[in-house]
Amino acid sequence: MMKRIVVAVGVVLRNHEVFISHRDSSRHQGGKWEFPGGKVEDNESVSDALLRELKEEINIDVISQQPFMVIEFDYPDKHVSLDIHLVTEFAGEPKQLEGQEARWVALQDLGNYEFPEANKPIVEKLLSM
Ligand SMILES: Nc1nc2c([nH]c(=O)n2[C@@H]2O[C@H](COP(=O)(O)OP(=O)(O)OP(=O)(O)O)[C@@H](O)[C@H]2O)c(=O)[nH]1
Ligand SMILES: [Mg+2]
Repeated sequence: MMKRIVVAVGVVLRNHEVFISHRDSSRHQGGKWEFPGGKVEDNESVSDALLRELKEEINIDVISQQPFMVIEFDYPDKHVSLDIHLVTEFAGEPKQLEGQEARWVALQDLGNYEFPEANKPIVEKLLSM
């Protein structure tokens, strides 16, 4: 059976900009840009996973977040369920802690970045805001 994973994803917003990271080419869907986040562990809620992953990956403490959309997507090797949240208030300055390149990007420029295929509807919805 194909692997199925639930992923908590954060769209970190400030002044019409969003914080994105470059995925190492060694990783699944590598070489593309991504929103910070990661797998929801057993016995963990999606919002707990979101808080944990954003602390681990970009060193922020989430203060407020709202559900944005859920995307089910089949990659050839795995099925992902992306549970995406808008992070509109946070403490600390986002900084990539895993050595990847990261940057703030204006929402209207998101179309210039290559994201994993599953992210298409996220980028479209953000561009329409
Ligand atoms: N973080 C993140 N993952 C995404 C995005 N889009 C997308 O398809 N994914 C997929 O979601 C899956 C899980 O994300 P992840 O690799 O960040 O998981 P993780 O932080 O727990 O890391 P790990 O793989 O080292 O355990 C990957 O297969 C990745 O390809 C995105 O925008 N952000
Ligand atoms: Mg991750």
